[in-house]
Amino acid sequence: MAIAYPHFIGSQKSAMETGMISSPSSSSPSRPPVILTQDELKKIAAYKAVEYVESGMVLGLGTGSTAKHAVDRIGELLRQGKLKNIVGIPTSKMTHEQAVSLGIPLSDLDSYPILDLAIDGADEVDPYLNLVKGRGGSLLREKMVEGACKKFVVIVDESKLVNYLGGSGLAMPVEIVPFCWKFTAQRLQMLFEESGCVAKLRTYQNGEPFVTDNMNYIVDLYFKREIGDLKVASDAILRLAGVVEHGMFIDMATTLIVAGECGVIVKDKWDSASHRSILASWQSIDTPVGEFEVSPRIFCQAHI
Ligand SMILES: O=C[C@H](O)[C@H](O)[C@H](O)COP(=O)(O)O
Repeated sequence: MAIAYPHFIGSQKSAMETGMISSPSSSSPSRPPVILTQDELKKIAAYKAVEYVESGMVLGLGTGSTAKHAVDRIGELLRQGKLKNIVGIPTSKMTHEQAVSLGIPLSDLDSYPILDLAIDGADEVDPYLNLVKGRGGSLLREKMVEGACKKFVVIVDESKLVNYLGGSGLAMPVEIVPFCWKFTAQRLQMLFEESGCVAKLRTYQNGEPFVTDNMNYIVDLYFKREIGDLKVASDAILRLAGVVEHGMFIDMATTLIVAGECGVIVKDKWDSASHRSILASWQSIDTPVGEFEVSPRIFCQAHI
């Protein structure tokens, strides 16, 4: 279901306060449409997701530029007294710091092994709501926290939609132990030889290895072709000694919120009608690996 912009964010007042839409009185049919930046789209999806949050919930707090908006919004609603008794479980040190700065009460999985809801971004989303996550390096904690949630809401702008995982041509991250990382990277690459996989150690600009919150390294996998059955691929990766976790989140998301040029689309995992329409819009786009981009026009037509 597509929701047109003037109706989607918590309250119209707050949307106008953030400057993302024009006021109803100032809009007219001849007025050109508002052009939103990618960050504004992320914020829109994030605010929509926070509508699922209720007082008393234990919440998984995601990591990244999209999830950051959701955490900000939760902090704002707590400050305004519109939300109460929230407990946040952060998925990274960065989100932990952000939540502390906003006064969000925090805990961990040891104390709260079952969460009501998690909200997080993603790097890729396929038509079945399988995800690639971890381009920001937080995939392990995200997978632990989001795997313990009753409901996992994924928030993205439309640039994250792909026909199949790996389809963006960008990184599919794997967290590995630093010990003999070249050996592990080579074995990962060999696993996906048929998909034209290239495995690269993630580094900082100075060439030093990127180190995760868990003191591990990340090997990014780049595919030229589809990797086939995701569960088979997942099992094969996890069987390699040296691998800690990978960034494919298979069958974990329960709801997807996509903000695009035409509005916000909310899709539940088991909503078959919406699934068919999203699938149709995804499959109607024939673009090569690495150049995938959802056409807003096709996307909108499929959801009106
Ligand atoms: O490690 C990072 C996380 O998986 C992020 O949720 C993911 O990379 C999406 O980040 P962003 O919202 O900044 O695109």
